[in-house]
Amino acid sequence: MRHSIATVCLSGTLEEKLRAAAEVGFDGVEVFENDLIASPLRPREIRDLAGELGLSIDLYQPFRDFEGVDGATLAANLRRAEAKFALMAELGADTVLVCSNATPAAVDDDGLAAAQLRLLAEAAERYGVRVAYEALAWGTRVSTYRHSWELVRRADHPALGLCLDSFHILSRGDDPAGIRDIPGEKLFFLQLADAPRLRMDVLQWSRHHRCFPGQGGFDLAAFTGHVLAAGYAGPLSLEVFNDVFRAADPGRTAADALRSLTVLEDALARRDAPRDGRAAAGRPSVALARLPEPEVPRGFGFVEVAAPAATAGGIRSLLAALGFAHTRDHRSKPVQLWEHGPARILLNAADPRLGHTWDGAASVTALGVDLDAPERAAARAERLCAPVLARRNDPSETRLQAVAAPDGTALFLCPSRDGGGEEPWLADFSAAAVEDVRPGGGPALTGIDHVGLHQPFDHFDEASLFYTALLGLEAGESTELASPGGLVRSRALSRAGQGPRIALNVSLVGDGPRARAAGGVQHIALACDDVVAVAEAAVAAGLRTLPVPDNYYDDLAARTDLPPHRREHMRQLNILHDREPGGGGFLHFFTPLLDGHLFFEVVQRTGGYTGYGARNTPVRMAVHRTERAA
Ligand SMILES: O=C(O)c1ccc(O)c(O)c1
Ligand SMILES: [Mg+2]
Repeated sequence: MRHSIATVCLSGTLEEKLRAAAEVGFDGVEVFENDLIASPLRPREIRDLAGELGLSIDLYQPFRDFEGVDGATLAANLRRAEAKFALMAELGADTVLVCSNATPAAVDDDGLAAAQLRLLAEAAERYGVRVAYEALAWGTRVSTYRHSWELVRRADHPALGLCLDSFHILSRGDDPAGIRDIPGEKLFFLQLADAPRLRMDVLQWSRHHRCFPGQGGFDLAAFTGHVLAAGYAGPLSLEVFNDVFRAADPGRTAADALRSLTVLEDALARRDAPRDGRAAAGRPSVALARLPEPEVPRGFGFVEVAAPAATAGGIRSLLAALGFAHTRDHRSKPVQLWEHGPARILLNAADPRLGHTWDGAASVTALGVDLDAPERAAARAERLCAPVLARRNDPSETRLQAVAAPDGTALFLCPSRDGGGEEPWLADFSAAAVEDVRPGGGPALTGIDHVGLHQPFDHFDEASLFYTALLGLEAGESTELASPGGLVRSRALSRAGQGPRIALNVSLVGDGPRARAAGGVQHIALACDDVVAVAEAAVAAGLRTLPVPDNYYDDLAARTDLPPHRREHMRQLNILHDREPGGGGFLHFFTPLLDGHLFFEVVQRTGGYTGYGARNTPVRMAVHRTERAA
């Protein structure tokens, strides 16, 4: 299908927006009137520029408050409309979006509104223009797609049809299945937007919080499926009013936007694929592009931590206390492999050849995910515009494909072990120098439970779509946590019962030092079956667990029926606790911060606990803040 984007989605001048959309491969744009009015380019010059860039102008928008008005206003509105139709001829746009009247004066008279829309369509026809009528969720009289369709049906003019906008329909909780009953030729345009599920005024929700499909809480695949089943064959067009995207780099936003449509189209192709070789009833006639199959990784093959020399020693001691052994060294890079059972950490002494960004503080710089078909994952990543990282491998080394996530973390697509052998990438590591080997051992860790990654403010939604689309994960609801330095938004990416878990965090005070203080840290959470035993052994081996205030344990006594001696033991070891209504439990402890930026956590899940101990996060943040200040 053709892919379009409204200029309102992107930051910059109209020219910058057009260039960004074309650069990533959009086919067309919706030109937002304010962008045109503020542009030094005349409509003809905009048309020529779009033409040179290979973009069609699929929609001119929005024309407001036309219908349901008194006679004098109607005359003025028709005059205004004709001026826009003439402009559209210059611009080379043949469809105008007319949104339902949102003024208090709008008259409650369907017959009148339909007759006036018919007059508008007659005028439009003389200019070769089509009118796409859109019900705004906050329209004074017309706020549902059924009502807008009723008016279009009554007006009965070939130059008048509907614009469907997923936000206006899904935000109100309307059932989109009724769209199937509208004749396809009357669906002139489709605008797609997702949004987080918020309880707030719908106009504010729409103007500030829309996001690209797959980033919010709406089922855009089901919605779009209904529209295609009705026979719509126009472009899939994004119309996303979002405070962050408006200010972010337009090239990145455009890539993020196109990725969202690629994933959506793939989802549509999959739900549409005939299971028994025969076409299903109501199948759309448009061709839908498919992506290579997604594969949920088996888990983390490794997590790589880069650390300056001053911090690397502390990380080595910490890993050793947690029972990790330094088992191997990379053959050509200053990278150590530390292992404890299936948990593997690569400790990188700041290899300057790494292709990704690194700011010099101890941090997670790469994730390795175990895949049965890494080549297919790489092909999928390429189709999703994931930036491929060039790695200067020695010819003898395993060629691992890596892509850069939006926050600069390198994501390595690692072949999993074939039939009981070891993972091929381990061949790049020699045995460690004997005198350097730490014995390891102690109570078992069972793997890497999750990785917590702090995101730059502009890239939070982009990152959640990137990781979920690439790795076949699902994004949970965003939650907000109050750290002493400001609010932190958190979103978990996982797949029930399998694969790696990633927790994305973003500071709502923006980027910079304040953000870091407000929770801009990263962490690696290690899984185990007996967190008390791990904590005891680690403390005996010299680890200092992050101290938890006594007030926390008073509260724990009040809210749980844990026996006092267990609680006291937890207090001594600084183990925290959470419980889910379904019976799942969570016990965990943290380490102090390394370099002010990175910490480790050890977690024990019981009874199918699915969370991340979020209720305890503000406590952890407060203690880290105190320690940072000390
Ligand atoms: O918020 C608005 O005014 C507005 C304008 C045009 C649209 O297509 C829309 O969905 C909303
Ligand atoms: Mg719209």
